[in-house]
Amino acid sequence: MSHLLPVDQAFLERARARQLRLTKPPGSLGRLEEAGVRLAAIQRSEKPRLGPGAVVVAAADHGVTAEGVSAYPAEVTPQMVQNFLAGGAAVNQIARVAGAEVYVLDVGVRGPEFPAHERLIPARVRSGTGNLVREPAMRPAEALAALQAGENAARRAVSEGATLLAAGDMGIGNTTAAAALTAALLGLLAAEVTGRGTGVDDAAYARKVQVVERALERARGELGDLERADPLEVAAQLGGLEIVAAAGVFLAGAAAGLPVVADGFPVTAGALLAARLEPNLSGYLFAGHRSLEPGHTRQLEALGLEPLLDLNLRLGEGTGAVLAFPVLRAAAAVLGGMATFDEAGVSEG
Ligand SMILES: Cc1cc2ncn([C@H]3O[C@H](COP(=O)(O)O)[C@@H](O)[C@H]3O)c2cc1C
Ligand SMILES: O=C(O)c1cccnc1
Repeated sequence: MSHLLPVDQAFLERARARQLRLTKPPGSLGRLEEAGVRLAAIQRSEKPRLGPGAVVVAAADHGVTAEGVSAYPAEVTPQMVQNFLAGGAAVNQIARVAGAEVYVLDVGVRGPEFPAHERLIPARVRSGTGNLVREPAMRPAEALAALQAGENAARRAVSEGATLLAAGDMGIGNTTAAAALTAALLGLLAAEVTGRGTGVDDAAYARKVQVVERALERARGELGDLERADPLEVAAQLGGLEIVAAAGVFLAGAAAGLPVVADGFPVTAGALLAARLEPNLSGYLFAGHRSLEPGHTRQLEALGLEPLLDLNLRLGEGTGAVLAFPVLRAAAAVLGGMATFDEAGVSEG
């Protein structure tokens, strides 16, 4: 883990001053303006520019699926990995129109290894997590390895030309792990952060809340106060591998000086973990969208982020993050490319 420098405060202020001189009423471009200012601070330039993007879709399986907490069977995880590689998933189509490369990081899918593929990054730490109700999801050393797998994937995306970076997730059962980790890191109750994920019915939802409660109780037995415990140890207790890998994507992307974009509930659990490990991440991190998962709003509040989009998505894969790439490019283009009142000879109010 590298130490992350804070974004440049002086550029933040210079960019704010420039926003005020551009040919528009001050504030009239709303959150695009603040996004542009933050991009300026990240890039240390009053005229930020964004080119190609990338999303690292981290995939892994979850032992907790044995508790009946998802509306879909666990075999969907490897099937969707194949679908990502074949270009048939939602994130592939959205990434294509949003100017983003899709990398698939296998950090812990169960089953046979996937055949080699240009965009597949094979880095299995273990074959799915343990069932978090009964046992730790993984060992702390495995959590560290998952974090490093995410960091390495981000470095590859940057070396291949990414100028902004998102993380995505694929892992049946991962909204249960995300709920447990979010409740643990933020000191919230299971019922406050547990949603319906892929669309579980009332009986499965009730079971899911109980599973999260029991997992939190078990983890507390191991680590004591979960809000104060080592965040990576909390993540090892509650998982999942792809959530921890997403944290690594954010940390390495920010360390490389890129804006990094969070997606929905599982990926933003990774962002929370990353921000706990490295508080300076906050300057580099954007929220692509607001997911319908109720716990996502709690995560965004804790991170102090307003989402760029709010489209009633509840899919994951990085879809909501990648959708926000054009918005961020527009924010950069406005600040970098608009004329000032002086330059354009437009009268000020
Ligand atoms: C076909 C399909 C494609 C998906 N793409 C993302 N997810 C999303 O749903 C899963 C989490 O929900 P739960 O906790 O309820 O299992 C994750 O794999 C997540 O990425 C999908 C789910 C399905 C079924
Ligand atoms: O918020 C998300 O990204 C999400 C919601 C449901 C299932 N998977 C992901």
